[in-house]
Amino acid sequence: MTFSVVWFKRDLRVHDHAPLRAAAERGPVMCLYILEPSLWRQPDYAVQHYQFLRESLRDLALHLRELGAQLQLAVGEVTEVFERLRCTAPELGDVSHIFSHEETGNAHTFARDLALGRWCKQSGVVWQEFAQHGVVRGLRSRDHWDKAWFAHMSSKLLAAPAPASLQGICLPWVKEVWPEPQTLGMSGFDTPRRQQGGRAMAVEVFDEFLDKRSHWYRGGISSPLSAPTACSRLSPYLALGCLSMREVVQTTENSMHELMTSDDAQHQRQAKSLGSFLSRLHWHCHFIQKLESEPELELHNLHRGYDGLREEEWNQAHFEALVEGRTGWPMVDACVAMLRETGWINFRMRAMLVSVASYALWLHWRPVGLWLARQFLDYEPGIHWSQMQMQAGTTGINATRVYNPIKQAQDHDPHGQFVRRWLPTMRRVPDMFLLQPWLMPAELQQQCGLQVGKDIAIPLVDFETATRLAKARVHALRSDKEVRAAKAAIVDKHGSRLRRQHSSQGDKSSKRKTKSQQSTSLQHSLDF
Ligand SMILES: Cc1cc2nc3c(=O)[nH]c(=O)nc-3n(C[C@H](O)[C@H](O)[C@H](O)COP(=O)(O)OP(=O)(O)OC[C@H]3O[C@@H](n4cnc5c(N)ncnc54)[C@H](O)[C@@H]3O)c2cc1C
Repeated sequence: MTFSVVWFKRDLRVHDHAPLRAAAERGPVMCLYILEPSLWRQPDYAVQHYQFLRESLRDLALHLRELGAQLQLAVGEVTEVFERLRCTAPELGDVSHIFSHEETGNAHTFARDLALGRWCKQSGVVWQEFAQHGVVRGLRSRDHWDKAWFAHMSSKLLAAPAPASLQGICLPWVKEVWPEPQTLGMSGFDTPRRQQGGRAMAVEVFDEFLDKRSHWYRGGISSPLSAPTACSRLSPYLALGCLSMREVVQTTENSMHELMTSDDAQHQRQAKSLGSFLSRLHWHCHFIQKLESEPELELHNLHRGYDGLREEEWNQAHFEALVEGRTGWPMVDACVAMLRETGWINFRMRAMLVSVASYALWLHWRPVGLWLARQFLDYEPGIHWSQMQMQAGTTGINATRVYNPIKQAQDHDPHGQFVRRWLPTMRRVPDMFLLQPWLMPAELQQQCGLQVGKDIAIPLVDFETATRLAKARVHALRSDKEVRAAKAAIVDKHGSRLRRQHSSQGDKSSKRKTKSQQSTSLQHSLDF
């Protein structure tokens, strides 16, 4: 007898799951999750990811049970687990096939997948991988990428196997217990108010977004006050594959087209919001594709002409002030406090944090990115590292974006509700000093019962001076002849083609566009 293994990784669902369907069609199937101690020791993962994973696996196990299989947990390194499985249980039969989704993960999972590929070849096991999102493995040219994305997103969703239809197989050794994070060498605590894992939660969050919260998506996603409810909050569920990207795209399109048929202005507005949301779903894969095509970007500058820009000037005091939320800029410190408590912050505030770190504090993106990866419950290596480099100005192809935290506070938290919510000391600061509390006169400090330099940090640098200097250094490199010359190859490999296509297609061709293409082209104001 032979059997297949469905190796679950970051695709924790039974719906729209091609590997599960393919395995089920072959006969007996083992549904396996491998908890890899070496992965959990990596510096980009934290206890919150581990606990969120556990919740998501519990939910997956319930769904699999309904289908007739028990989720198997093995603790160990991937090739060792498969080798053990092959040798320990001849009575079970041979593992003939491993089915999984392709994963664009960090350097560690990339190396692990290469090792498993070698093991499969030696052992005569067929390992078949399926595309997980719109990311294309072995992409030859970016020119065809958008077309492939739209084709994947509009293809048919795969239903879950029928109830009790799976012939589930169990591991041939004693059931393993879920290790506590400390036993895997993880330190730190879980994030107290993070989102809860699992498909059931994901579906609830998505439904609520489509029904109600998406009204406020456009216009609501930039302020950290409105963003927690205006944004979809699907990111951690997409990162672990509790929902498939294709089902999110198709369900959103259906809702959007329904709303568009209405004469109600509110519905029209909501439809536009969903159009903006769809364009983010496209970015999701666009950014992950960068890491897929160039795994080194997790570790090195995308444009190697920027090597040496910040590397030798690491400032530990600046980094510690940032991590501890005492940079002195209330908007920055409040974001750090919110992240610590909830594991999430909106896009604009993430960009502001990295911009302040990279320009005003002149910190290299890699250690800052590792710290943020642990803070973000939705850590997705492809998006994360591409965004880190984009905000730090080392891609060589994006305009320099510097977010001034004082201006951000004026625009997105003019009455100080956000900073006062997350920084209790700011509640004692009068309105006129909200933006620059360190300027409070000594007498006023005394009246308010606080001390600048003790209860309220003084910024480590003058923002304007430090960023002017930083921008000048980045721009000096940017205008270097060799650096400029190397840019074309990066644009060719990683640049978005969507805007170019749309402008050259003109209106006439829009009738021939797929539903996804029409929806996504509704909003593509930021071309990355
Ligand atoms: C420095 C930095 C690091 C980031 N790291 C991550 C990360 O590790 N994981 C992650 O999912 N997002 C990351 N983002 C992108 C973005 O901030 C989050 O996707 C978003 O805040 C998640 O909340 P949401 O699901 O409610 O977003 P929504 O606005 O509701 O968007 C829906 C989905 O679209 C995708 N998306 C949204 N914005 C972007 C974007 N700018 N780029 C690519 N995809 C996007 C995400 O999958 C998101 O879940 C990062 C942004 C920056 C600036």
